[in-house]
Amino acid sequence: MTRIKICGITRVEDALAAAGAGADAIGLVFHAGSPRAVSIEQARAIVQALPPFVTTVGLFVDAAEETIRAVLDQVPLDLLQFHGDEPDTFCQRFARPYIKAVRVRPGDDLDALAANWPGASGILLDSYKPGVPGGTGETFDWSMIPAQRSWTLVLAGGLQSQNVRQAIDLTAPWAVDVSGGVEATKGIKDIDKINAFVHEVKRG
Ligand SMILES: O=C(O)c1ccccc1NCC(=O)[C@H](O)[C@H](O)COP(=O)(O)O
Repeated sequence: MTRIKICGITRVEDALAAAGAGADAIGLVFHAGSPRAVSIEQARAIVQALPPFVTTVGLFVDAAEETIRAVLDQVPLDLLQFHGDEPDTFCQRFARPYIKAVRVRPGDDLDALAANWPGASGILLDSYKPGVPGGTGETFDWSMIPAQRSWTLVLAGGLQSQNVRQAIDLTAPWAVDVSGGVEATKGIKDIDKINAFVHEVKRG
């Protein structure tokens, strides 16, 4: 069964809707430049409201080590997700499993790129858009993804209920990650879109 992460959650009610629909994980963006950024107080309220067995993931973009530690001191996050140029050695400093986001460009050798983060529990493939570290809402060429791989694929980038089944059938990811495809407006989720997305993933 393909796991589901709903990313860019900013409100308790959206986190509860994601959990209620059957999502395995939610993502909280700790990057001030994002329209989906959360404060530590918002993040704490969201994490505390969740029922058990929903994984909480904190997203960072080239944040300082002290910044990440300050978040971890106050918000009980299960995993970290790095969207900048963080090397494996940095990502491994936080006593948490981590996911490395890799933004895919035409011609990339994805096996070679994934090998740069041997400590990652998953490699999240996302679309490349200059100046945008994540949450682009755009797809990339899924046929670039090798069918045989030694790393764990988390597929992201422009997924929505209308294309997620095709994406899964083509790439067989461990998990799919969605943000814009289940939103009403940036940072505000749409419960019907969340339910439709989860339904499409689980019907396989
Ligand atoms: O969502 C953001 O604004 C964001 C900002 C900085 C780093 C990462 C960010 N989002 C990551 C995600 O929401 C997902 O992991 C992924 O990019 C999929 O987004 P989408 O294409 O909107 O489904």
